[in-house]
Formats: sequence, C-alpha cells, structure tokens
Amino acid sequence: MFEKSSWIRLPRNVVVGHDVLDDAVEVVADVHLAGRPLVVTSPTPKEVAADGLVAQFEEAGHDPVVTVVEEATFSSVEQVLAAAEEADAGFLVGVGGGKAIDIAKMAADELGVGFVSVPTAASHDGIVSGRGSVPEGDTRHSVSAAPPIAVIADTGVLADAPWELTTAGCADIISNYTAVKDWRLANRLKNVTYSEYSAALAEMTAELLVDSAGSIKPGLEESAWMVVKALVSSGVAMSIAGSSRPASGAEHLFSHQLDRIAPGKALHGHQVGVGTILVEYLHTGENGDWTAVRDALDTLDAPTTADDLGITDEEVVEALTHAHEIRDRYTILGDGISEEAAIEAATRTDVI
Ligand SMILES: NC(=O)C1=CN([C@@H]2O[C@H](COP(=O)(O)OP(=O)(O)OC[C@H]3O[C@@H](n4cnc5c(N)ncnc54)[C@H](O)[C@@H]3O)[C@@H](O)[C@H]2O)C=CC1
Ligand SMILES: O=C(CO)COP(=O)(O)O
Ligand SMILES: [Zn+2]
Repeated sequence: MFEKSSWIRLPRNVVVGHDVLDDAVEVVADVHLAGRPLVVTSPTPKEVAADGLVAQFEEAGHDPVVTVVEEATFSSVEQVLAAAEEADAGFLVGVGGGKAIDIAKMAADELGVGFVSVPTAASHDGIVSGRGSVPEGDTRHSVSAAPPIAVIADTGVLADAPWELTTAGCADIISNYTAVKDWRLANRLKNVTYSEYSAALAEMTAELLVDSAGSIKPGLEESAWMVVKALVSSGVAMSIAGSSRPASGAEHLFSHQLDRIAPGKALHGHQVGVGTILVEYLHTGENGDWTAVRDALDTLDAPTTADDLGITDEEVVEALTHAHEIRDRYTILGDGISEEAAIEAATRTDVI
C-alpha cells in the first residue's frame, strides 16, 4: 500500500529587483500579514536597509519595532521572542545576512507568525529556505522552520554590499555539487531519504551559476540578480527536500568545524567553497572534478586556499579530520578521515 506523504512549504511572493525595497508595505499587504511588524536585524544591515524599512512601515501606520541581534545563537532567538511578546508583534521581518534571517525565521516559526525575508547581501542560500542553522557547543543544528512567506531582494542593495559577500553566496551555491554527491552516497549506503527532484534542482542551480561565472562582476545589479536567483533556487531545493541535504554535505561540516576552530576568520560561503574543493577531491580523486570547482571559485573571485581564508594549514587539517563529528549526517567522510588523508587531500588540491 502507498503510504508516503510530504509537505513542501515555499514562499508565496519572491520579489527581486531594482528598488523593490520601496514596495515592502505592498508586499506585506499582498500576503495578508497584519499587526505590528518586528524588524530583526544586525548593526550594518540596520543602517543599510532596516531603518528605511521602519520609516516606510511607520508612514503606512504599522507602528513597527526593531530588535538588533549580533550572533546566530539560540539566545538571540530568545531575545527576539521576548521582543515579539513585549511588542505583541503580528509578523517578523528579517533584514540582513544569513544570521539575522535565520534568527528571525526560527523565532517566527516558534511564535507561529508570518515571516518576511529581506536579504541585504547575496551571501547565503538561507534567504528562502525552510531551515535555520545554529551552532551549539560541539555541534551545529539544522533547525526546521517555516520558510518566509515573502522575500524582498533589492538588487541595488545587494550590488552595493561588499563584493566578498556576493562571492560567498556564489561559493555557497557551488557547494551544492558535493552536497548532492554526499546525499546520494548517504541514500545508497544508509538509506537516507532522497529526492531526485530536489537534488537535480540543486545541481542545476550550481551548473547555471558556474556557466555565468564570467559575467558576475562587482557593483552590477545584473550580477546581484543572477546570484540571488540562484540562492532562491537552492533554498527551494532545501524546501522540497525538507532538509538542508541538497545544499549541505561534508563541505558544510568542514565549514561548521572551522567556525569552532577559527571563529570569525572567514565568511560561511568562502569556507564551504574551499571545503567543496577538498570534498570533491575525496569523492573523485586526483584526476577528478575538484579542479573545475577550484577554477569556478577562482573565476568568481572566491577563496581557494587556506591563505585566502586567513587560516593556518593546521586549522584546515583539524577541521577536515573532525568535520564528521559536527552532526549525524553521513557523508564521504564516513566516521572520519585520518590526518594523513586530510593532509594529502589539502596538499594535492593546493588548499595548503
Ligand atoms: N538557513 C539556511 O538554510 C542557511 C543558513 N546559513 C547561515 O547563514 C550564515 C552566513 O550568512 P552570512 O550572510 O555570510 O553571514 P552574516 O549574517 O554574519 O553576514 C556577514 C556580514 O555581512 C554584513 N552585511 C550584510 N549585509 C550587508 C551590506 N549590505 N553591507 C555591508 N555589510 C553587510 C553583516 O552585518 C555581517 O557582518 C551562517 O550562520 C550560515 O550557517 C547559510 C546558508 C543557508
Ligand atoms: O548552509 C546551509 C546551506 O547552504 C545549511 O546549513 P546546515 O549545514 O546547518 O544545514
Ligand atoms: Zn551554506
């Protein structure tokens, strides 16, 4: 008897383009969000976009409130929950990079209220995903949360953001190659639930981005457009899967471990990009596709070495040998690779 069932939760309005931030009140009305907006943001995105958004809501008589978060932690989520309760917020608006958006997304899910995602950087594919990513002690949780009901991605704001944030987003997309390889492996070896549609979408997204790599340049709204479209597509792949599997494999475990070993040194996307070179090598060997991954990252101006990331060779080796400990997610790393194997992979690929 056929007993399968699944829910695919997706955003309703994805509004991307020039000056679309000015349409925020209209977008919110269109998805029938009501009550006081609580704007969740971090210091720079507050100045770049949230202050203007608040003024817009005020003008429209929405009586908005703002809370500023610094880190993607469960205590930040608690801070937002308290602010929402105090303000009796009707819906949440996350304005910023991946951390502010993740916190707002998880808090809105907990409160059972609507959530609007306003990325100020094309730096990560959590913009529309139904996941939150939170470190806690030795581990890192991939938390299920409702995806945003609406996304407002202003290409002017994204193109004006520091260029390295955009190259980080590109690398986060390129990591789909190894994430999907790990997912297929886990399905074959561990019977992990797998969706060919989601995997195909994640891979195609990476492929399209790499094909346009030569035309992705700093300061161009067309480039911000291409990258944010890819980030949306990758987030949709996660929503179809009901997990971050299509966009997060061993290369992400490597990055999450680096966040513990060398905190604050490099952006999430840049770390996963270097992780993708290493993990592609582990999957396909010396003559495998890791050179294509490295060349794509290089074309996009994203880091390809430990030096580029500002970390030491030892930190790379430590992160790679301990990556499998981050969470119970089967990947090419299995139950861990030896220090010799990690040094070999990192040396052969010129990461160290
Ligand atoms: N939930 C999900 O599915 C996913 C979550 N993530 C999470 O997202 C985070 C990484 O996102 P990032 O955006 O790289 O980190 P982030 O949120 O820390 O932002 C990086 C920096 O860019 C600044 N920034 C943002 N917009 C700016 C602008 N317009 N101008 C100047 N500065 C600006 C921020 O203030 C911050 O200092 C990680 O915690 C990662 O785990 C990443 C991918 C997917
Ligand atoms: O960063 C992600 C996808 O790009 C997802 O993060 P997790 O590895 O925490 O699921
Ligand atoms: Zn990522």
